[in-house]
Amino acid sequence: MRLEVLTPAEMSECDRRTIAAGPLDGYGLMLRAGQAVASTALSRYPGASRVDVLCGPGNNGGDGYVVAEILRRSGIEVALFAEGSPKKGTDAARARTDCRIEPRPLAEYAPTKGNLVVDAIFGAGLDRPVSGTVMRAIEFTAEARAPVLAVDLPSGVSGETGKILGTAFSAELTVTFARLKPGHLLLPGRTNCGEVIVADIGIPDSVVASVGPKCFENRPDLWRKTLPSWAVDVHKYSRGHVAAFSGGPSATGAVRLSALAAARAGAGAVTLLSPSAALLVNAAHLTSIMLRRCDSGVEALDFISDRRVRAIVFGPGLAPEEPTAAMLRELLGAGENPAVVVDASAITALALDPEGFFEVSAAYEGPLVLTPHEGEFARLFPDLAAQSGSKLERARLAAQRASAVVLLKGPDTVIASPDGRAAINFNGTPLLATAGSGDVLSGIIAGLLAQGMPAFEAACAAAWMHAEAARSLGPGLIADDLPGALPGVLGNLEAGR
Ligand SMILES: NC(=O)C1=CN([C@@H]2O[C@H](COP(=O)(O)OP(=O)(O)OC[C@H]3O[C@@H](n4cnc5c(N)ncnc54)[C@H](OP(=O)(O)O)[C@@H]3O)[C@@H](O)[C@H]2O)[C@@H](O)CC1
Ligand SMILES: Nc1ncnc2c1ncn2[C@@H]1O[C@H](COP(=O)(O)OP(=O)(O)O)[C@@H](O)[C@H]1O
Ligand SMILES: [K+]
Repeated sequence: MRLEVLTPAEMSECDRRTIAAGPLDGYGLMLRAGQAVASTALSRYPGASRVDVLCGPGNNGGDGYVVAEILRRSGIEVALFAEGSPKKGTDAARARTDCRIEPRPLAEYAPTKGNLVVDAIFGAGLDRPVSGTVMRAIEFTAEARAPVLAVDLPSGVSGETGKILGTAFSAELTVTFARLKPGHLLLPGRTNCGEVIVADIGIPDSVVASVGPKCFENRPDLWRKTLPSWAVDVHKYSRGHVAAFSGGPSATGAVRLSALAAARAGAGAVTLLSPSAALLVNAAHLTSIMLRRCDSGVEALDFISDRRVRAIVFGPGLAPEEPTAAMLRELLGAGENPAVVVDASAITALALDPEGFFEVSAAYEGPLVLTPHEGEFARLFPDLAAQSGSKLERARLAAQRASAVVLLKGPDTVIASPDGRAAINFNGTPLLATAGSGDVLSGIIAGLLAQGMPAFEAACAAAWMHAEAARSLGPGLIADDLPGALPGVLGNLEAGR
C-alpha cells in the first residue's frame, strides 16, 4: 500500500525527476493522466453519451484536452469549453493542438441535463481564489446538480491545504495521479473531492521515495509492525501499567473512560490515581481498574516508580488551572520518564504559561503526546491557530514547538511528530462527535504506549482504532460503548498481521 501524501510541490518534483530519468517526457505523463481520467469516465459513467469538458490554461487543462480527444474517439459527444489558452510550447498547448474538438469560451458554458462534466480547469497550480467566469461555471454546475468528474482536484480546492479558494466544484469522483495530496484528505476540500481514485501514471515508487515525503495516510500499514506483541510468559505489569489521574468528586467519569480504554487497548494493568475526595465515587464505579488514593505530585511519583508505571493519562476531568499544570511539570521533571498523554483540561491549564511547559517538554526524555481539539489547540498555540496554513502545517509546527507528538482532533485528525512525520486520519465518523469520546482516545493511546509502542505510531494507531470502533457500533453509540468495541477492532488487525 502506498501511503505517502504528496504536497503539490513534491508532486511536481516527482514529475520533474521522472521526466529527467526518462523514458517518459512531460507530454507522455500528460497522456497517461488524461487516459486514466478518460477510462474512469467510460467505466464509471457508462450511460453518459454527452460530456462537457472544461479546460483551464495550465497542465490541468492539458489533461482535459487529452480526455476530450479520447472520449471523442470513443464515440461520445463532447463539448469543449476553455478558460484562457495554454502558453505556446507547453505540453498543454500540444494537447490542445492534438485535440480535434474546437473549444468554445468557458463564458458560453451552461450545463445540459444528463451531461457529465469533466473539470480540468485548475489542479495543483491553483494559487489564488477562483473568480469571474470560472466561479460562474462552478455555480451553474452546482445549480444543475450535474455530476462532476474532477481531474487531479476539484477546481477551487487547494491541493496543499484542502481549503476552498473562492468556490469549488463538488465532484462525485476525483482522479488524481501517483499519490493523494493533502487537499484530498483535509476538510473542507475532502468533501468536494467525492470518491478519490489514485491513478498510476508511471511515476516510480523510487522517485516518490527520493523526494522524501513525510506525510502519510493513516492506515494500519503505517504502524502495523509496531503493534504490541507479547511473549508467552508475559505478566500483567510487563504487558504495561497505565496510571490515569482522576479529577474531583464531580469530574470522575472522563478518566474512567480513559482507564477502561487503556485496558481494552491491551495494557496489562490500569490504576486510577484519585484525590481522597473522589475515592468513594470512583470505587463505586470500578471493577478491573485498580484504584489508589493520590493527593499530590510526590505521591503520584512514588507510585509511578514503585509500580513501574509505563504510561500516564493526564487531563480528562482535571481542573483547567495552574495546580494541574504545576503537577504535570513536576511529573515530567522527576526523571522517571513514563510515556505521558496530555489531554483535555490539562492542555487548557498549560495554556496559562505555554513557554514554561515548552521548556519542560523540551527537556523531557520520555514519550509525550498532546491530544487537543481545535479549541484547546487555540489556547495553547494561539498564533498557530490564527495563521493561514493548513491543519497539517499547524499540527507540525505545534509538535516542533512542544517537542511532543501532537494529535489535533476533528473529522480530519492530524497526527504530527516533532521529527517532521505526519499522518492524516481518514476513517473518522460523526458518530464520534459525542461527549467523552476524546477521553477514550487518550486512553487508547496510553494503553498502546504502555505496551512499548512508539509515540507517533501509538497516536496514529489509536486514532484509527477509535474510529473503527465507532464504525463497528454504528448509530446510537455513546462514549461508554467504545472501549468494549476495541476487541473486535484489535482482532481484525491481528488477523491482518
Ligand atoms: N508534468 C506534470 O507536471 C504533470 C501535471 N499534470 C497536471 O498538471 C496539473 C498542474 O498543472 P499546472 O502546474 O500547470 O497548474 P494548473 O492547475 O493547470 O493551474 C495553473 C494555471 O492556472 C492559472 N491559475 C491558477 N489559479 C488561478 C485562479 N484562481 N484564477 C485564474 N487562473 C488561475 C495559472 O495562471 P497564472 O498564475 O500563470 O496567471 C496557470 O495558468 C496537475 O493538477 C495535473 O492535472 C499531469 O498532466 C501529469 C503530469
Ligand atoms: N464530526 C466528526 N467526525 C469525526 N470525528 C469526530 C467528529 N467530531 C468529533 N470527532 C472525534 O471525537 C473525539 C472528540 O474528542 P473531544 O473533542 O476531546 O471530546 P470529549 O472532550 O467530549 O471527549 C475526537 O477524537 C475527535 O477527533
Ligand atoms: K480540476
